[in-house]
Amino acid sequence: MPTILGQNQYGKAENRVVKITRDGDTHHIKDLNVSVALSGDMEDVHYSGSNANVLPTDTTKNTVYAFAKEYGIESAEQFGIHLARHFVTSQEPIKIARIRIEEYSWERIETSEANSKFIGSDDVKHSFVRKGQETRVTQITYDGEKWEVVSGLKDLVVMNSTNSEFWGYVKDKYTTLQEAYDRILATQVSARWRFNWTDDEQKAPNWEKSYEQVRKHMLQAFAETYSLSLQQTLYQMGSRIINNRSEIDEVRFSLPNKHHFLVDLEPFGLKNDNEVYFAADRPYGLIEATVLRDGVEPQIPVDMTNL
Ligand SMILES: O=c1[nH]c(=O)c2[nH]c(=O)[nH]c2[nH]1
Repeated sequence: MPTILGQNQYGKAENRVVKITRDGDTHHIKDLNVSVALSGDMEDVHYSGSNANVLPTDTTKNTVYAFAKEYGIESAEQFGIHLARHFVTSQEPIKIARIRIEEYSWERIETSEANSKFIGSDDVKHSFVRKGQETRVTQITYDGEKWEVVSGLKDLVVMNSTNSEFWGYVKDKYTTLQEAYDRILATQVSARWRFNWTDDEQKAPNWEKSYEQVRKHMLQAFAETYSLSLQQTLYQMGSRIINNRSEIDEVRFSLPNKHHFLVDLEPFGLKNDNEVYFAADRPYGLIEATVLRDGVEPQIPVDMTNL
């Protein structure tokens, strides 16, 4: 045969599942976008068209919805673990399951004073506004023995309006950039972090708490670093996470430098005293790097943060 089958996987992508948990009249929302990718003994379906080993993608979709009811959604990670385990342990031909989940968060709408007196609370118990900030993401991979959990976030936009400089760089005949001693530093964080947990389910991390803490350390490092480059800030953000969260061994960032250029107001006889900027959307510098616990092998793929 002149050709052979290489890496392959299949499943249902982007299953949108919303789970409402009703705690009396106080409701809780989990809003996920779940993608299932299965691989294993799938030569026959590709070579001959025999579907004998193929669990339909339609079934994988149904499983996502049924599991939302049967197990609930404690966290995106826990939900992904249930699904991955199910596919690998219930279907002999399936050797590896990879579950990717995006999570959209919702917060309660604050009620008006009059209504608050009426219902005896500051929050409407069943009304939510979608948080316009980041999207939380996770990827769970299971091969029947070991787990790999890589979680993260995307589209978290942050800005420092001072404490950022950029100077002392290489200058060749094409360099026009002026050195900056007080600039705006802004980026849209895409980050992925890998948990060192791989087997004992009793010892799995507290996924919800871990996420909140990682996010907090990352934001604090961004705010508290006096920056000489976005590269330096990135490294600080990563090492703050590794140093504070023992459950995480590796963090990878993709940070677009959202340039803010001072506008020349001289034509109008005005002085721009670091006040008026043009926020450019493209092109942007793109700063990407992995920060690792010393002695650990990197495993997060280079392009994963662009997913
Ligand atoms: O933080 C920065 N890093 C760079 O590598 C770079 N290059 C550039 O033009 N501006 C910046 N800013």
